[in-house]
Amino acid sequence: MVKFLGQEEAINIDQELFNVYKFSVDQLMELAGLSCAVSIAKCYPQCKLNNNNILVFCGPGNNGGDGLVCARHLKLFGYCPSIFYPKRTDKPLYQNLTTQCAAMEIPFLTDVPSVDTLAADYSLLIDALFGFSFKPPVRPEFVPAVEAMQKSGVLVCSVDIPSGWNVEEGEPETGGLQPDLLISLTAPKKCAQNFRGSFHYLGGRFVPPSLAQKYQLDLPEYPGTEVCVKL
Ligand SMILES: NC(=O)C1=CN([C@@H]2O[C@H](COP(=O)(O)OP(=O)(O)OC[C@H]3O[C@@H](n4cnc5c(N)ncnc54)[C@H](O)[C@@H]3O)[C@@H](O)[C@H]2O)[C@@H](O)CC1
Ligand SMILES: [K+]
Repeated sequence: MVKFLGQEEAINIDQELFNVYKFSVDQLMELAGLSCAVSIAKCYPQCKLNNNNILVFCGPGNNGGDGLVCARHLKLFGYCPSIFYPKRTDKPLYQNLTTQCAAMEIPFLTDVPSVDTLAADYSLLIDALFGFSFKPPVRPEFVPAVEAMQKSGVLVCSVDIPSGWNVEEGEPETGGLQPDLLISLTAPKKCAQNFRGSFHYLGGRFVPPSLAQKYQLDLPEYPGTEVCVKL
């Protein structure tokens, strides 16, 4: 049985990957974002969607960075992603990811579309707003984005954590996002035990065995050369 991580443990593993194993954020983000795009393509092949349009909601931290990488790979896979990225981080990594997406002719939206527009124009919404560093409640500036995803009725795919959920306890008492697909990265977080959607995937196939052993992650075996595995 795979281990479900608490918030502090997830942060410690993250820090150890960077500080002890000397990975760069770019490296892990590329693999994380790729595993998200592959999981999405496995769950929602283009032939099964009404249209190819996907809106990727990107937050200010690394979860948002995963979203930018994911959008780029979705485009390469033949989908038509657009990106809503309201609070941009002024660091070269994020600037580069943004430039790459723009150069791939992925549109950046300046406003959250209305619930009706989302429902009419998009087949999937990718929730890359907040990951394991999120502290509830959602700050007011992001409430419209979370509510739009929630109220549109469009299928939502959450990257690592359903945004707005407490990393350990799960959805807020007042109700939260109910993604259809959850892609846990590195290892699932405790809140994933409350996930009730259709598909739960694990991605981020970059954990060195010695680190997995130290934290007793009990990760499932990834089949062959796959970058993600269904839980
Ligand atoms: N080692 C790992 O496990 C890896 C993690 N990655 C990703 O990195 C994520 C963690 O990234 P970060 O630590 O940068 O943090 P997050 O992306 O989880 O969120 C931090 C950002 O959200 C903001 N925020 C926090 N609480 C908020 C609230 N209540 N309302 C509005 N904004 C809020 C913070 O100000 C900060 O800008 C993971 O969930 C995963 O998606 C991957 O990129 C690569 C590898
Ligand atoms: K998320």
